[in-house]
Amino acid sequence: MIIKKNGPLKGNLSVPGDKSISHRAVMLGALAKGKTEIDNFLMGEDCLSTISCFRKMGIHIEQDIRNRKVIVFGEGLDGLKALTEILDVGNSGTTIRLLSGILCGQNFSSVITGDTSIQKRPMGRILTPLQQMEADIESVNNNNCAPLRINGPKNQRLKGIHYKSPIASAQVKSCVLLAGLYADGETHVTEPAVSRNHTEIMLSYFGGDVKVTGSTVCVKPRPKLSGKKINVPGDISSAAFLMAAALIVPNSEILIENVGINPTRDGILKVCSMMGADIKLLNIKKDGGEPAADILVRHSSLRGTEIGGDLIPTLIDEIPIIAILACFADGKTVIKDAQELRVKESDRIEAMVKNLSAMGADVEATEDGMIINGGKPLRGAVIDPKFDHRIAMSFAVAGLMADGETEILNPECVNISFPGFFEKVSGTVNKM
Ligand SMILES: O=C(O)C1=C[C@@H](OP(=O)(O)O)[C@@H](O)[C@H](O)C1
Ligand SMILES: C=C(OP(=O)(O)O)C(=O)O
Repeated sequence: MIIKKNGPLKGNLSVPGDKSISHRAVMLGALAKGKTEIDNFLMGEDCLSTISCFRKMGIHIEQDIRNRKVIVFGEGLDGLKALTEILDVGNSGTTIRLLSGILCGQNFSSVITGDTSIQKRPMGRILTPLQQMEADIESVNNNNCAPLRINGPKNQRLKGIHYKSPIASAQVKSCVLLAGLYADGETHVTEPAVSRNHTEIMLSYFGGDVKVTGSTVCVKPRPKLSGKKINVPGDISSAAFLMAAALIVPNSEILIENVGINPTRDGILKVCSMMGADIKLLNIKKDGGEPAADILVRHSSLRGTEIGGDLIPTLIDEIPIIAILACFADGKTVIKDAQELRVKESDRIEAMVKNLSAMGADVEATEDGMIINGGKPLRGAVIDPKFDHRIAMSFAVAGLMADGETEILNPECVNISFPGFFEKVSGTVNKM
């Protein structure tokens, strides 16, 4: 994919449904009794992997790709059918970690794995709490990575525990909470900082008993979940790329409609405001416990900032695009406490620093982040996103303001979370 200097971005647009919420709607829809109708479902490859895994466990799921609608015919907590094949999550960390929690409570055995990136990502972080719950789960190659082999619980029920997670990870938290549905008593998870809370919100909405106190979540086992209607808001993590494009390309003004602004996900809005961005939230509403708004973004002169601490989990997937913003800001931007980036679909610190350096940016990697001195003009380069959707989209945005041509290798990886990304950008750029 070749990107040329272009712009401004103009007009009203929407982005695909939230990936985290789409995954959870299928999972909880399957464990609930009755029909769950999901509107604005993200038809990205990761969420399609979740659908395919549940179909393999006998759940009937109807999909209307054109209208972004999914209907899950839930069979209740004990309604999943024994598997005859291996579960393949593709590239999706959320699918493997959350589904493993569910599988540990089933009375059948399973093997779950994914693509080469998934087989390198750390699974020890879920094996530890699940084994404390007396789940029978192991890494097949004994390397704390997928494939994972799971048998039914060693005793009839899993053991409810209080897990103090060493990392703020919604995937770890959600994995333990979902296993907790099959436990013999309450399950508590405490995290060092609050990570995205979509599982807690949706589980309550389906009829689960969930209590949140500070950074601790408690679930009661064996809830009676019933099918619901879910309207998935636009994904703020996808909107972030268009927001950034509008902020850096002169004379841009766009309105991104119906984007999720859950406070555990809105760190990108805070950072944009710290950088001096002209962004307004309009038409704020709430549906199924999840807040959403239209986001009005105008081109702005940006200044560098410092990002770390409890803010990081609220913008973890937006750090690659924040690094691009930092290149167009005056002064220094420091990103720290983001060592989690090293174990995503790619090592995102390395991928950003390597490719930004190729474009002529002043950027330096640190163990847990990066330091960027903004204001140096970027030039086009060949970008290897390492099959990582967020890296590919970040550099497509940078390419709109770089001199010469920017070539993105393996651009199809954007289909993981944002099918139609390139068409959306070129449609918005050409609405001048
Ligand atoms: O729970 C989720 O839906 C997600 C949690 C985050 O991962 P971690 O839990 O590993 O931080 C995030 O990076 C991922 O894109 C989606
Ligand atoms: C890290 C991501 O997803 P996952 O962990 O589900 O693969 C992401 O979408 O940026």
